[in-house]
Amino acid sequence: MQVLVPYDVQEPKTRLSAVFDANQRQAFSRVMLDDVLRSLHKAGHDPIVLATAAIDCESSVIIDERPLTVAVNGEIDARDPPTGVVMADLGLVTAGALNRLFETPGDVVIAPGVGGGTNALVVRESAFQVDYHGLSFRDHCAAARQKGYEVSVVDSFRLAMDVDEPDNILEVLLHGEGCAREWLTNSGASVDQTGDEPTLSFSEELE
Ligand SMILES: Nc1nc2c(ncn2[C@@H]2O[C@H](COP(=O)(O)OP(=O)(O)OP(=O)(O)O)[C@@H](O)[C@H]2O)c(=O)[nH]1
Ligand SMILES: C[C@H](OP(=O)(O)O)C(=O)O
Repeated sequence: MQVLVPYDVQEPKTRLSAVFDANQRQAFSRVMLDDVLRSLHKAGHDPIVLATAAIDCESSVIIDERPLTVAVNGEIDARDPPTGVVMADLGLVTAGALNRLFETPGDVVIAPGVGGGTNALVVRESAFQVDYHGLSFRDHCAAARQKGYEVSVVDSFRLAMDVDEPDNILEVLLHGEGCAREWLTNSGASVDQTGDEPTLSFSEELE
């Protein structure tokens, strides 16, 4: 299956501005992309990065400066189904979780994200169009059903966690298995266990 990985090169992860500066957000975003690509390779796929600008990468890269939804729909239209779309910010992703997604039957298979987004998709009917942002999970289910397509939802903790907000970083520190976790640790992030609940903490010397 051809799998696309959308990737914003220039100004990624703006919702992490409270904890990381622009250079750190670019670096963190890149290390998460590399984790996703590594997991896709391990799952037996040869992904294409759908990037907003050129990047140095061992995987194939298509550059499309258009907004996310337009760029992804352009690629779904341009190729024979099935097409997979896996976001680059899945900090807990594993090959096993991706295999479960790809092996799930259905015209449109969706792995929802916490907060209501769509973290990964398999489109087996090329007339299906994505519409990202907002509550895209609900929107994608409704749009697919309206066309009479069979929708499958993949219930996966590892695919549901996209790293958008600082709180999500805690989950990568707790459960991550890739280089993103190591990058966070090297950047001074850690789990503070002194209170009733674990919280995210940053060591100032390392920042
Ligand atoms: N090709 C492409 N990918 C995008 C674009 N915007 C976001 N992405 C990617 O789509 C996925 C989901 O992105 P979001 O979480 O919505 O946005 P983000 O830029 O990562 O983070 P925020 O700035 O905090 O919204 C990530 O893999 C992004 O790298 C875009 O305009 N074009
Ligand atoms: C792209 C968008 O991502 P989020 O804003 O939920 O991270 C979505 O999944 O619709």
